[in-house]
Amino acid sequence: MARPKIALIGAGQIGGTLAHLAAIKELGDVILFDIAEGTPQGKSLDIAQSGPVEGFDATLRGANSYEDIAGADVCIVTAGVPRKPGMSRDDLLGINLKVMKSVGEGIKQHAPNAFVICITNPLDAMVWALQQFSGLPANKVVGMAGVLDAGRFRHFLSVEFNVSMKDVTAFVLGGHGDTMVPLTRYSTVAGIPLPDLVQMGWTTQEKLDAIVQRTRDGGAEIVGLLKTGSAFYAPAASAIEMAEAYLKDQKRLLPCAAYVDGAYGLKGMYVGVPTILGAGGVERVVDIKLNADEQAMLDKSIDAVKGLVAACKAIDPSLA
Ligand SMILES: NC(=O)C1=CN([C@@H]2O[C@H](COP(=O)(O)OP(=O)(O)OC[C@H]3O[C@@H](n4cnc5c(N)ncnc54)[C@H](O)[C@@H]3O)[C@@H](O)[C@H]2O)C=CC1
Ligand SMILES: O=C([O-])CC(=O)C(=O)O
Repeated sequence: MARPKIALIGAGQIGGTLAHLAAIKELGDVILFDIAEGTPQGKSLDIAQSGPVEGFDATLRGANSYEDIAGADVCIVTAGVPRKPGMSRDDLLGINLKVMKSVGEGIKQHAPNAFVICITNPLDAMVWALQQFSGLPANKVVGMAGVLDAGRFRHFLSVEFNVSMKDVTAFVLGGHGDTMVPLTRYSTVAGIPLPDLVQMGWTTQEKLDAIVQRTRDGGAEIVGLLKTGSAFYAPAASAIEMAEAYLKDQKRLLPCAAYVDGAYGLKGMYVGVPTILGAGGVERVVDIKLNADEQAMLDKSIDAVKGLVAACKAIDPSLA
């Protein structure tokens, strides 16, 4: 059987890291696409030349034409611009919306059967726009954010508790912005919920609150340190986990920006929720029970996403 074809739209910091990870994990053959001439070709060649050393079987090719993504099984979209220190993700909306239009049209024409993972910010509005512009079924278009945000939460918790990251589970719901909702009640060390760990005296509520806030600020912390761009290793690893769940029909339960129609009382919008990812794309949105405080935080986050979607519609009336 032919290897899956993985099209990476955007060959910048995340795109290059995605190509490297996809090859090392032998998820399929990689097409690295960008409007910048030479960048996707150069990165593909460089990674391909690591193949004999790493011992992976995958071809990598750079492209500047959408024709080269034809028939892709998976498209991961990072095309656009990242923020700089002092900016919010939302400041990228106008410029990246135009990029989503051209990317959506390219996917619609050349890879209409692909599973599409959007990474470009502001994430929840961009994945919504990408689904609209591409016209692909909503269960085949998802946004990556929750896996990354939960990964950050898990990392900070494993350091605080001095336990293996493998034993820390976490859920982060809502939009990928300042209003995201790290759910402490549904986050655990080997099944022990965080509030119980506070009661057991393993940490304090103050320390836990600080970790929750650091998770919310996780992207900005890295932007502040790098100064010239944003995080790319963990975002790429997170999207690869989602792509692998689809390609291998793993039925993973992962937080993703998915199209929600019914669950959480929502009527057709993209926002971060727990999902089952398998060969059918988003096979299920998991509607977990929230208490009043959690629901209030999620409602605030949903309102923020709705505001961004309204801003997209105001800029591009074809979306209204
Ligand atoms: N969802 C998430 O959790 C995260 C999202 N991001 C977002 O991902 C995006 C990409 O980040 P990086 O890879 O670090 O940026 P980057 O600037 O390194 O790469 C972006 C690439 O997109 C290309 N590009 C621009 N317009 C294009 C178009 N119309 N068609 C095709 N390619 C185009 C550029 O030439 C560049 O190579 C940013 O918007 C960033 O904010 C970053 C980290 C996490
Ligand atoms: O913070 C940013 O601009 C990039 C991003 O979304 C993240 O790292 O979470």
